[in-house]
Amino acid sequence: MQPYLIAPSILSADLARLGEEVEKVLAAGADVVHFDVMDNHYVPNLTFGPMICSALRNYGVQADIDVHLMVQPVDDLISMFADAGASMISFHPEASLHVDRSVQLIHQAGCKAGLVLNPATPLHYLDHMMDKLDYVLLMSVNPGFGGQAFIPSTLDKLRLVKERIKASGREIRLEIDGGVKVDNIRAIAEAGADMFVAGSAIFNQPDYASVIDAMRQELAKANIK
Ligand SMILES: O=C(CO)[C@@H](O)[C@H](O)COP(=O)(O)O
Repeated sequence: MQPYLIAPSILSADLARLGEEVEKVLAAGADVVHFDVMDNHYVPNLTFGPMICSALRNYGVQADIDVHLMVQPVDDLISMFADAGASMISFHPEASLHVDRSVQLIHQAGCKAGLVLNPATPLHYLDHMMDKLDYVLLMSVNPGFGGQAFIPSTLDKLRLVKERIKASGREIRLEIDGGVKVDNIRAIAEAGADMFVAGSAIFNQPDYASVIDAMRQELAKANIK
């Protein structure tokens, strides 16, 4: 498993030039494309559907596309995003009536499956699921918008989830999303995260490569136990 993955959130990209933006951020050293799906129901905002995902594939994007479903209900969109080229699909367990079934649907569609926990969502949603998940995504802001500040208590939550991952004996990625910047990414990695979603920190700067390089330099200094 590659030690650290950087996943720019296209929510903060120039959406009038989405294909070029994704191409540019991948050329700048990003590993994965983070694709935020908002339905104006589960979260108070509205973003991209499967057609945009397949448009990126048709444009030539070959990197993994990490689809974060902020939607309710969940299941109908799983096969649509898998068909559109998603590589990873995550959802919020409290938004699904049958969490295990939703995870099964993601796997049957050939994608990696993740559960997403909001800042106040308890960890018990991971009970009985650690043997099935490919990743856990912790939100370090309340979902719905880019550009919010990292909620510091997420660091403790990361440590607790990392313990659960170690106890599972499986390779499960621990992804973090919200307010990730050059100046906090090292502490976030030291708390246990190994996949970092960053929207405004990357797309609000003119030189994406210099931000991603600076993040990697910080990650190289992380003291991991
Ligand atoms: O899912 C979300 C917000 O709901 C995130 O992916 C944001 O897009 C991250 O943006 P920044 O906090 O990095 O600007």
